[in-house]
Amino acid sequence: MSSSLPHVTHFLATTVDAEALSDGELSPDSLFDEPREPHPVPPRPLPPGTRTMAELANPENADLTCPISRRSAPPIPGLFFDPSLLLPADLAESVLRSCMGSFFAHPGGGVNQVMLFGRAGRESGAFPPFLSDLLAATSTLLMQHPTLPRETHAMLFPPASTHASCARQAIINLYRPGEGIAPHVDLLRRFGDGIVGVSLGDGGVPMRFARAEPRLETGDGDGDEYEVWLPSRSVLVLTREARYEWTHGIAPRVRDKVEDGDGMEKEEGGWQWQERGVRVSVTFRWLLPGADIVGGDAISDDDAISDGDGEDHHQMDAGE
Ligand SMILES: O=C(O)CCC(=O)C(=O)O
Ligand SMILES: [Fe+2]
Repeated sequence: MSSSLPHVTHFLATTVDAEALSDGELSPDSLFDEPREPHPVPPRPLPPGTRTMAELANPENADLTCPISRRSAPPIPGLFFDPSLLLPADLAESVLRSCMGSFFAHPGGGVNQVMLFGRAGRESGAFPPFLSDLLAATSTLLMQHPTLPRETHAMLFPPASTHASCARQAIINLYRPGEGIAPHVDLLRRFGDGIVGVSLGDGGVPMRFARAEPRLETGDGDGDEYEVWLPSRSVLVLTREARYEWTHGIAPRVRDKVEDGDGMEKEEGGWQWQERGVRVSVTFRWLLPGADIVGGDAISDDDAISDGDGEDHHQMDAGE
């Protein structure tokens, strides 16, 4: 099987839909009217999971609407995140270096997302050793998680003998300052329950969680959205409600407002600006049965667009 590298997936966060303006509205030669100002056209909503890029020329716009990220886990059932539980610094540093060198070595190449596939418990045959090491270290770290149930840990990291046929995907995303990913629920028909996200790189980013369908009964939107600061070396787990009923995304910004903490005196409502650095995330998720067959009828790209999955549907087989 031949391998293909993912293509460029950068999009501007705001776009003007030139096709929506008819010639008559734009042309001063129109037979019917004086020349008119073109109607303002609202930006077209981005497909879920689209990798986005801020308008770097005007970061102040993003500053005005920037929410304050919290440093603690949000109360979303099925979401497990402890910001004080961090991967060892030397391992994180070496995995980051290997990701940059193996996948993102050409700065002008435009690649910002790579996918690899392996069989549960036998990832070492398919993933490069540094990703197998990361997976093993993540499993060890999550054993110390204060609230992650034992069964959930076993579901995320089964022994080779029990889940020999399950396929695991690793998706590696590179974010330069100003880049993000549009809110999405990972593709429902392609991926199973249990998503593990590792943050690597300089600083951190805020991840925004929002109910995929806001509750009608409360109306005030309270508790429907959370902006959560993901520090480098932290690990996030999404299961059940958090995986299926909430979107996650990262706003395309060059800096973020982050709640005071991390050794600094914490005041009520206190926050600091944090400049974004280069971030690499590694997300491990289960492929549903049949979803590892590429090019058949099992999964069409239409499914991908309607469900959203945070990827651009190009893949690279790790075994080749
Ligand atoms: O970068 C991240 O942490 C999230 C990536 C993601 O949500 C995805 O690829 O589906
Ligand atoms: Fe995602």
